[in-house]
Amino acid sequence: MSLKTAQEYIDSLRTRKLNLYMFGEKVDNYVDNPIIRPSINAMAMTYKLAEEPEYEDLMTVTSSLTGEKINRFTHLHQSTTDLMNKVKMQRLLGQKTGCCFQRCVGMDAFNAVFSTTFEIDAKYGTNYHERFTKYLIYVQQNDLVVDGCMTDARGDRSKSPGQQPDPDAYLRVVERREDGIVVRGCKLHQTGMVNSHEILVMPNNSMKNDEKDWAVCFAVPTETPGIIYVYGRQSSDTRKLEANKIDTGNINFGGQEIMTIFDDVFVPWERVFMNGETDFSTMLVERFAGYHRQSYGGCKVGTGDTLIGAAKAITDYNGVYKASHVKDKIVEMCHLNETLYACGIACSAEGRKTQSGNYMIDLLLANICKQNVTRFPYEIARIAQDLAGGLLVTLPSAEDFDHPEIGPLVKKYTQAAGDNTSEKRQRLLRLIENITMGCGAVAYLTESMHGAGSPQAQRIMISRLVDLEHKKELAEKICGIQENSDINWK
Ligand SMILES: Cc1cc2nc3c(=O)[nH]c(=O)nc-3n(C[C@H](O)[C@H](O)[C@H](O)COP(=O)(O)OP(=O)(O)OC[C@H]3O[C@@H](n4cnc5c(N)ncnc54)[C@H](O)[C@@H]3O)c2cc1C
Repeated sequence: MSLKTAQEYIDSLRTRKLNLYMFGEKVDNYVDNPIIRPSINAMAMTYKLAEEPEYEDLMTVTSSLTGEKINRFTHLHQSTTDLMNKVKMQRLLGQKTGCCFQRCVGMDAFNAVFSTTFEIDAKYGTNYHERFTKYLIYVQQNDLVVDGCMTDARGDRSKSPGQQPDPDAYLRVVERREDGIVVRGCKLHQTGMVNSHEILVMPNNSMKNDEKDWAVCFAVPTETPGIIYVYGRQSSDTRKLEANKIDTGNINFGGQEIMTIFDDVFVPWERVFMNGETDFSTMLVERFAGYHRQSYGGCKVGTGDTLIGAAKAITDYNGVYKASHVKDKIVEMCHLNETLYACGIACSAEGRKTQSGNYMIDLLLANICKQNVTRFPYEIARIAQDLAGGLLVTLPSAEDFDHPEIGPLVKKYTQAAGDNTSEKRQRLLRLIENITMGCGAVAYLTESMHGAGSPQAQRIMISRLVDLEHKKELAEKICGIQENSDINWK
């Protein structure tokens, strides 16, 4: 068994029988569906780049479990260099696709589940870690995509899982059998779910002692009976159905989020990695969220690179790039984007070994990274819209550009600086539209806000992790409230 090619990955999806719905209808051949295909193309890029010698060091790595060459997306990070390479890989993929390429959640879940199961076993004498390690070897050897599945429906946010009027608001165990468990619930917003071979489910919250049924972690193939997938709509998604693809902005690539309903799904014991250990659900959630908050310092930066490039290009075609305020705005976009990257690299460089042996990012810095991600892409998008001009939202359709009678006139009046700028402007404006308010904005903006936890979730972590008493002591020593024992000279 070896690394899959991009073609082998796409072919591996064709044989899968999924209970998938979109626009109120069952979808059978989802691989060739024009709404879905761009998201499969984006995922395929994680395989394609691993085939290329130029990116071998970034995209592939030696497995710590088998010694074989594997895709980095299935890797357990073995050093701070691995953590930094993860961020660099994500930036590269954001640059190549201009959208969410969907494979990060699984990678972040592997690393969180690996270290958490080790610590559960150390406390309770369970064998979750061995089960999970076997599972991960299977994933690595078959170069699979695994959906990292955390966010529950959650009903009333002010109530914990056990207090919800509908106990299924959080996914839970409804039956424990000799051969396994049966689970029920719904995981919302699942990125790349139907492009995945497997699902790795984790609890969404801290759990109280009596909430054992909700403290569950397991893996199942996406084809497992009882799972229903409902495709999430994205803004302007039906443009993908049009013959002329220019109005999609991102011609080949896109993201995907799926409502995933577990309607009494059986999970065999060898695929169960947590079963009622409520005191470890916080650890698992925080570790997964920490890795995922690091991820955004890579993937969003890569998409940011494409948006900055589009902004630069449109100012060239509009003939305004030489204006000092235009250059300065592009510098500001770069400053914000590189700050996010710096945060992603910093939380990686400050990473530490876990008890299980894999490496964990610095949690405080990862939360700072994600907190900035909830803001800076919005500012970068605002500047891109400033520089693009009003045609961004008033441009006629691609069909009007192609029309035998009005087409030449539409082209004449959308020329800017120099000849042949009409179609270039059309394409760039559509790309900026895609990333700042169309399909791409789902990942570049709203996912930057809520993915891996809404802004307040990071602020709670920051307040927990920052040592304010230490900072107070520093100040009190400097101004003489406390004796400064550092000074031992006369
Ligand atoms: C594009 C996208 C992709 C995603 N991909 C995945 C994925 O692949 N896997 C996955 O598991 N999840 C995924 N998510 C889910 C993401 O982690 C959640 O959206 C996030 O955790 C926020 O949860 P929520 O959407 O339920 O918002 P809410 O929790 O409802 O938050 C909305 C607002 O309410 C506030 N709030 C929430 N609870 C409380 C409370 N108790 N008291 C006071 N205020 C509160 C929040 O601070 C926020 O301001 C994705 C989300 C998006 C948008």
